[in-house]
Amino acid sequence: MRKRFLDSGQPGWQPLAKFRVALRGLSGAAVSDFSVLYKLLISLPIILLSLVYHPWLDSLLVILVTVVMLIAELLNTAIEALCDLVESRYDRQVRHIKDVAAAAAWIAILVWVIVLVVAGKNLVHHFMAS
Ligand SMILES: Nc1ncnc2c1ncn2[C@@H]1O[C@H](COP(=O)(O)OP(=O)(O)OP(=O)(O)O)[C@@H](O)[C@H]1O
Repeated sequence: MRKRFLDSGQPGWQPLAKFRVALRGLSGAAVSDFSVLYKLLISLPIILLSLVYHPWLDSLLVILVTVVMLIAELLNTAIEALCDLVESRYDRQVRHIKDVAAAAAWIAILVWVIVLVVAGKNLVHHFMAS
């Protein structure tokens, strides 16, 4: 989209182009960053089983924490890459920036783990009872 004040970008609204860019970012991060891929692979079966066997609100919670974890991981990866691009040598400020981004990602991961463990436990109870 054209940025009027910066006098840059392309004119017009191109939602398809935006979607392609986002998909490229997502697939790039998922393929190159194994820590993102394996978390998605763990989430997927639990989301599907929750949708079938749990009330929809419980399933929605599992989806929500997975999405929050994914967003935090992607932003952390982007910030790390930007830092490395600007300064590849040791730098105290880069260290602080990366640590803050990593902390945000770890908070999201911690909540994701807690919710997935509870959802997984509920599924095991459900199958044992039936
Ligand atoms: N250029 C740098 N200057 C100072 N400290 C750095 C620098 N690069 C990395 N660090 C320190 O190392 C930590 C890990 O950074 P790194 O970029 O290696 O992330 P990573 O281990 O690849 O993380 P992830 O597994 O999330 O991708 C940072 O949180 C920071 O404390």
